[in-house]
Formats: sequence, C-alpha cells, structure tokens
Amino acid sequence: MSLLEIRNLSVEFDTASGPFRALAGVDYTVEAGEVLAIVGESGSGKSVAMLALMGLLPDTATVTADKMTFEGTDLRSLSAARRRKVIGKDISMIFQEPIASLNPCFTVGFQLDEALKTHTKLDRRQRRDRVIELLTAVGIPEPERRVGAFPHQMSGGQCQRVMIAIATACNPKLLIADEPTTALDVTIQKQILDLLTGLQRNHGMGLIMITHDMGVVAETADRVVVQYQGRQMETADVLTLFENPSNPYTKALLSALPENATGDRLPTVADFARDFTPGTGNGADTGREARS
Ligand SMILES: Nc1ncnc2c1ncn2[C@@H]1O[C@H](COP(=O)(O)OP(=O)(O)OP(=O)(O)O)[C@@H](O)[C@H]1O
Repeated sequence: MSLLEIRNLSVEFDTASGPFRALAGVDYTVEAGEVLAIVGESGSGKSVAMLALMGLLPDTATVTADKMTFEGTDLRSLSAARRRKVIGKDISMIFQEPIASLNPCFTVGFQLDEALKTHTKLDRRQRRDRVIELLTAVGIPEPERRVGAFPHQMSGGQCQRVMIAIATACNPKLLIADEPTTALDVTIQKQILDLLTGLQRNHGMGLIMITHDMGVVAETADRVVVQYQGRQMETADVLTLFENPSNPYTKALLSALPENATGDRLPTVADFARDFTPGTGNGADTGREARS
C-alpha cells in the first residue's frame, strides 16, 4: 500500500469571469520514505494540487478525484475540516515565505509548543525539552536562548528552519515542501535543502518537493512529476527524466538549463512551445505514465 495515492485529481475555481480549471486530471503516488518532486512553471497547479489534498482550498474550488488515499484511508469521503484532523499530524506542509508563515506576535518557542500541544499528549516540561531538541535538530544555534526570539529577530533562513521544526515536530509520515528555498539567499538554499533531505532520510519520511528548479529536482528527488498548465506531462524516476526525457515539454525544460546551452543565446521553454502546446499537432499527452 502506498503512503499517498491520488488519481485523476481536478480542481476548478469559480471566478468572476467564469469557471477556471487549474488542475486537469493529475496523478501522484508517494511511497513511504520516498522523495517526489513536482516541477513546473508558475501557474502549473503545483500548489493547488497540494492544497486540495490538505483541504485548504477556498469554497470557490471544486475538487474531484477518482482516488485520494493516505495509508489506505479514503480522504474524499471526509469534509475538509475532518480531513485536516485526520491527516494533520501525519502530513505537514511548509511554504515559500517562512517569515509570513510564522505569527509575528509570538515567540518561536511558543509557536513550536502550540504544535506539540495540538498533536501530542506531552506535558509542559516534556514539551519544553522537545522544543529545544527540535530547534537543535534544525540547526538553530543557542536554542535555549533563541526559544524566546520573535520571528523578526531571526533571518529568513532561520525562520525556515523554525518552520521545518514546527512541521516535523510530530514526526509526520509525509512532508510537503512548497518551494521551500525560493525566498532565501542562494547561499542558504543549499543548507535548507540539505536539512530537509537529512531529516527525510533520518526519519524515513515521504517528502513532496514542489519546485520550479531542475537543480533542486536533481539534488533531492527519487521520482518526478512534470506539470504544465494544470496537466501532467510526464512522470519518471529522476535519472530517466534527466537522461531520457520522453515528453517535449520536459525536453524543453531541460534544454533551458544554462548548463545545457549550446548557442550564444540561452533557449527558453517558449522556444519549444509548438512541440508541446495542445492543438499544435504534438501532444501534451505523450508522457510516459500519464496515468500510472
Ligand atoms: N483561489 C483561486 N482562485 C482562482 N484561481 C486560482 C486560485 N488559486 C490558484 N489559482 C490559479 O490556479 C493556477 C495554478 O496555481 P498554483 O498556485 O497551483 O500554481 P503553481 O504551479 O504552484 O505556481 P507558483 O510556482 O507560482 O506557485 C494559477 O493559474 C492560479 O492563478
């Protein structure tokens, strides 16, 4: 039994200008301890898919799926609120903007303690010890002192470390990281990726890494889902994807990497659009395992 199985997930938003289909029939499978990268340009529906899973989309969204199970439990039959209760401890999510994700009015220690209070039966003293342990595990120096710090007194990288501590506080079975390094300095990005993959390995967690960065994919993923405009273009293990991409859009993404440039000018995905844009004779649906 897979940790997470989603089949034919679609999301449509009611908007002032009519219905807007943000996601059109995508599939995801995550095994325990596996890292799945979801890669695609802005607007490809990466975040919407994960918010749909977590029951965090607004009422204007209509979510449909043929299958949506976590450890065999059918999530479709649960209301969004009930789903958050059921999976709130086992699935955690971290976001792009660590400073915006933390509450500016409370110390980081308080916010970590709240997560432990909600999801564990630890008493006050045990929670205090666990908070220090978690801050140490994510590499916050002088955790006994920093526990009393407010988010604005920490750097972006430290705030993301605190977010990772909160997200992993209850030993989730699946962590969803939505572009966790995009808002950080390049020098800090690698440290945060190393921290995430280290925690993932040590705890045997499943990890879904949402990114638009093929470098992050190469560095972290076991398997990759490539999305474009709400559609799934290709699913492959990471080596196959880089060495033998089957879908024209994936090929375009890889050709646009600086290290693959051959001419004077860097190609962009738009240069290859006629190869994968629906209606131009070359299919977006040619991807291997378009329905796995
Ligand atoms: N609440 C909403 N109402 C209407 N449309 C929405 C809503 N939320 C997202 N969308 C649209 O759904 C599409 C997919 O958005 P999503 O945020 O999932 O993209 P993404 O691939 O995660 O991009 P990014 O990398 O920029 O976060 C976009 O066109 C977006 O404008």
